Amino acid sequence: MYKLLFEEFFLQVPTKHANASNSNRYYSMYSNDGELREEQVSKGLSNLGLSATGLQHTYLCLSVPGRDLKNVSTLCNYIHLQKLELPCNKIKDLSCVSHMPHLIILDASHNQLTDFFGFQAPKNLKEVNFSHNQMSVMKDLSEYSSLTKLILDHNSFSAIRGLEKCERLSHLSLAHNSISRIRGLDHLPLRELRLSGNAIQKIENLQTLRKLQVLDLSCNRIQSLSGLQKLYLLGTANLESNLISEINEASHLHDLKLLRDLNLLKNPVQDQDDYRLAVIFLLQHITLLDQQTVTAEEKVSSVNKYDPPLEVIAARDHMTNLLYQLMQPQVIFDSTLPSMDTPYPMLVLTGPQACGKRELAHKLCQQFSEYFAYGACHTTRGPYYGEEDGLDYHFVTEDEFQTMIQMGKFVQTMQYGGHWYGLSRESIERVAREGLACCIHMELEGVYSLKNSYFEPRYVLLIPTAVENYVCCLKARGFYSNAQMETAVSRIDSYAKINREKPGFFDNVISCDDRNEAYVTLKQLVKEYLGLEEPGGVSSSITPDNTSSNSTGKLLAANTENADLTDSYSKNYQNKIQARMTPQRTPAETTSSHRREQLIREALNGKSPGAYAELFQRSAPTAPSSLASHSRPTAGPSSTPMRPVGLGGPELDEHSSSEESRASSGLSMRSSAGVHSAESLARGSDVGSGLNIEPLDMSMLGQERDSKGSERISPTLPSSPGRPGTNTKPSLLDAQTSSAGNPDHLKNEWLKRQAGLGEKEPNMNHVFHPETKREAKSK
Ligand SMILES: Nc1ncnc2c1ncn2[C@@H]1O[C@H](COP(=O)(O)OP(=O)(O)OP(=O)(O)O)[C@@H](O)[C@H]1O
Repeated sequence: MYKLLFEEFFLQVPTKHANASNSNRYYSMYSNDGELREEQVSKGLSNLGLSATGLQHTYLCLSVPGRDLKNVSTLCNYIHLQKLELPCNKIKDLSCVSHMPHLIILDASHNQLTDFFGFQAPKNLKEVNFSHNQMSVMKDLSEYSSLTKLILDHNSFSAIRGLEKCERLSHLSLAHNSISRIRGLDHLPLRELRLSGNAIQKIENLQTLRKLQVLDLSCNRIQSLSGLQKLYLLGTANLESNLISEINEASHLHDLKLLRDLNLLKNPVQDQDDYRLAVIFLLQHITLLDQQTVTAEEKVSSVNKYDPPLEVIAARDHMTNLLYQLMQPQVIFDSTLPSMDTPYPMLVLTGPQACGKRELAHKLCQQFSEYFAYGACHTTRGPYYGEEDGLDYHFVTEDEFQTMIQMGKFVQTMQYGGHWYGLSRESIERVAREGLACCIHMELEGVYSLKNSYFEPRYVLLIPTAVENYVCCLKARGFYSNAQMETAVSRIDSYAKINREKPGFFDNVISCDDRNEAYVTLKQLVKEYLGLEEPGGVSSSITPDNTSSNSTGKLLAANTENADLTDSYSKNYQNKIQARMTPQRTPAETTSSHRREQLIREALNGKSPGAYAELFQRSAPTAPSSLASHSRPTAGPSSTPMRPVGLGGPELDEHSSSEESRASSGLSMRSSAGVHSAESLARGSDVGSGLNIEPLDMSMLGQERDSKGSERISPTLPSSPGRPGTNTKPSLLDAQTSSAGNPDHLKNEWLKRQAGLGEKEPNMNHVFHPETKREAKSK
């Protein structure tokens, strides 16, 4: 209806450009002197039905746009007017409005008014548009308490004033004036404020505008976004064409959770590298940046770039170290290579900084020096008082550390507190060569990274449960800054969260509130690992969620019940348990498994293993170690020694298999173990050729998640004679030379040894068993 009436009105009041016949027809209504005549008014009047705020209003309206009117004093007689539209005329005096006590809406834009509200206030005046006039001074509008919308663009105002009592003003536009400071707006209920095209240098005095939703400050001289922090309802901020040069300025908007649309176009900050990703990272909730939709990909990229999840950090770290390792001529670290039956035994103490893990690691290595030795990491931080080079850490310079990275020396690295830390392969190997298990400590990122490698350590989490105690410990050390302490405290939650959300991620959790108690618990745990004590004694350790037993000892005991322990050669033990515990295989899993079996059979039959050459020479899991047991091939073929590469025969289905392997590893890389194998082959190395082909597929990953708990139940296999941590390098050779293709031989061999130790049954805890070591040494 409004539209119809409006159109009807405009038909009656032709514009300057209307055709001649129309002009002639209506010309008599307008005077040459710009005076509005009675008959014109009566023609221009209308009743407009407007739907405002859901209610039906009927305004008595007069609209006379673009008529070059100068004198509108006739309107003094129209006291009932509610809406008056006189845009695009030449009006200088609007005093007639004083006679319109019912006026609600006034549009006098594009005129020649100099006097700001030069009339007596209509009591209910709500909306006023004085844009494009010649006003320069705002005056007190106390009497206009009903005003909700005021548009004063394109005038010559240099200061905002007189609005204090406009308690209902929700829209204010003062664009393109000469305003240099934002003030006079305190506590106004503004929802929309437009101040573009002024001379504003600083965002100030806006903090009380708690209802502000739209802010336009474009085309000013603003250098900082400070001042917007508390506008919690802000949804749109236009700061185009200003002088903002720092990306960090966006952090002032960080708490504005409703901000969706930010425009920083034509600011110097746009020239900064990665400007867009950085801003998107800082303001994860925005959906429109610089008038372009923020995509989900951009959001993910920004997080991966600026605050990558631990998995991403670890994957990158692993890839880096692996890549550099691949690029270097390799040394064969034969003592720590994954053996046929068990991985090299390692114990990792993890937990937030200064939770006591280093101290406990040292203590443990001292007390159990027959079994463990401390694996010193490298670091670029300087030694604290009392620390010894080579004992606590290998202290190196930044350059040396970087060189080591590039030499492919590290299994994993991480940056913590501005320093680099790294576990070198040589550190582990040094311990392994002694026939000892390696005990190390590291932060969470290190654990993630290590899980990507072929090492399969035991992870014991030491976690502070009484934060105050922990803070006291940090303070007592006396070498941490407040920021460092805050970081350390904040990381407790990360550990706790992972323990909660990823059952089995840590093998054990021990409260470290009391160091002595923690050590007693740890000691107990280790004794159980070593088989020196009956399992079940560890009562004070916090059992990781979702494990039904309350100590690793129990877990291990549980394993032995199910194991077919006479089969010493059987690294398939885990698979068997796994098979029993896994409800049903998906078709994809079955196909994948068949394919792997087929590959192995083909290789056994003398067909060329092609791209899998290295893998066939030595086990090479390409996925996080926690997945390993799932992905081990099934019993028969996998445990049979393979023929070396290059025996001829038909090619394998490399394509499908390598695709599968890549997809499943998620890293598109081979394990470093493969490198050793290739190298050893090239040199005609006599190192054993244990089989452990472990391509994975995605379905396996899914299964891993589902059955993690059960998988962790049997993390340790009976120790093979070839396990390096028990000085078994010679045995590894035995395995290849004397017992290749003869599993029974190995089985018997192993049983003999077990019997020699006085054990009726093979001990699952054999990984750290003293007798194995002694026996191995005596060999
Ligand atoms: N290679 C590594 N990878 C990951 N984290 C590591 C590594 N080496 C050391 N860390 C960890 O880095 C953190 C800082 O080590 P640093 O030795 O400077 O701290 P600290 O105050 O002595 O802590 P703590 O007493 O827990 O060892 C520690 O939590 C430590 O365990």
